[in-house]
Parts: sequence; structure tokens; C-alpha cells
Amino acid sequence: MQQPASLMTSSAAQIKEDALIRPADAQERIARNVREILVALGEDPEREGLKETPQRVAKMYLEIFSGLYEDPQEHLKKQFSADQHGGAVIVKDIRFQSTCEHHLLPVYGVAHVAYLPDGGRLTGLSKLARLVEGYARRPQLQERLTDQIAQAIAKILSPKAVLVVLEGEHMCMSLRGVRSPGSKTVTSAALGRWAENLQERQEILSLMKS
Ligand SMILES: Nc1nc2c(ncn2[C@@H]2O[C@H](COP(=O)(O)OP(=O)(O)OP(=O)(O)O)[C@@H](O)[C@H]2O)c(=O)[nH]1
Ligand SMILES: [Zn+2]
Repeated sequence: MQQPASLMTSSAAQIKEDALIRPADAQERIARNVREILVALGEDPEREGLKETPQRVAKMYLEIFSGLYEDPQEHLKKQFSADQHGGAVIVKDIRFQSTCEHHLLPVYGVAHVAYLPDGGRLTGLSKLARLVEGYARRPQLQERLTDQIAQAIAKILSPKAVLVVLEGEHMCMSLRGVRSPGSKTVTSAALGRWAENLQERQEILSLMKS
């Protein structure tokens, strides 16, 4: 495949893929600081309802940010060939939950992921959903999440083309700030042939919407 070109960012920087090593005391440090937030709010962190909250929140953060400690590309490395299948593979409506890195509030949405295999090299369909999840479970920007998914497929499967479309609802726009519930943010990244060939890209987009 030729040098990929992104729809969204023509100079998409190489995204760092290394998984972090989780600090051994991560849960304790988070819990300590959540307790401090409760105190700063004027709450009594010792009252019954709040007593276990710092530990609960710490465990929750480690769960929703578990993608920081894995390399999601690994999922795509399990591959097989498929008797000369020459058409596109599209997995649409992959539900994802992420966290906006500006406010640490949830982002809910769906991802539509498509690629055009080269020489029949395929990965399992569930691996595409695992890829989305691995990158979603981090403090994220929707644009970065979109690019990371597309670039991982391009790098590991070497397909002829990739198209990723994400639709997300950001709680930081619904619950606070501008308070615009229901608004959706749509981002896309097209690589390889679908970055150049608008007609083919349009066909894949309509299959994603069908
Ligand atoms: N481009 C982009 N922006 C995001 C994403 N998630 C949250 N934001 C935006 O990040 C921006 C942060 O803006 P700031 O002005 O620094 O923060 P703020 O005062 O809390 O902004 P408001 O949300 O407008 O109240 C907001 O406009 C959010 O809507 C994302 O995934 N991509
Ligand atoms: Zn936000």
C-alpha cells in the first residue's frame, strides 16, 4: 500500500503505540486523590456512602483506562487467508465507550471500520472490535481515536485501503458547558486507495450507513 493519507489530517503524525507500564501504586494514588477531591468539595469522605468511594473510583479509572496498558495492534496479528476474497470487509456499529481527555467525561458512540484486503490477508471480525476498544479505553480525542484505529489496520494488515468512521456523543457537551445533549461528532480517516478514490469511498460509506 502506498504512503497512507488521512482524510482528516493530511500530516497525521506517527502515533506512539507503546503500551505504558502501569505504576504498581496506581490504584492507591488515584484513591488518595479522589479522597482529596471529596474534601475539597466540602464533603465528609468518612460518611458511610463515601467511605469506599475513593477505592471504587480508582478501580473504575483503571478499568476505563485499561487500554493504556495494552498494545491494541496485537489483536490484528492473528490472521488467516480467505480464498481470494477480493471485496471489502466492513464491520459497522461497533459500540465504543471512551473518555474525553479534556474533562475525563464519557464519550459514547459507534465505530464503522472497513478495509480492502490485499492478497486475502484477513483478521477475525472480533479483532476489529477489540482494536477499537483498546484505543477507546484511554483518555482520548475522537480524532486521535479514529486515526489510531485506521493506522493500526494499515500497518498490521497492509490492506489496499482503510476507512474508519466514528460517531460519538460527548458527555462534556451534554452534561456541562454548552449543555447540548444529543449532538453527535462524526470523524473519519481514509487511507490508501480510499483516500484517493472518492467514488469507491462513497460506496463504502453508503454500505456503512445501510
Ligand atoms: N476536537 C475535539 N474536541 C473535544 C473532544 N472532546 C472534547 N473536546 C472539546 O475540548 C474543548 C476544550 O475547551 P476548553 O475551552 O479548553 O475547555 P472548557 O472551558 O471546559 O470548554 P467548554 O466545553 O466549551 O465549556 C471543548 O470545546 C470540548 O468540546 C474531542 O474528542 N475532539
Ligand atoms: Zn470533554
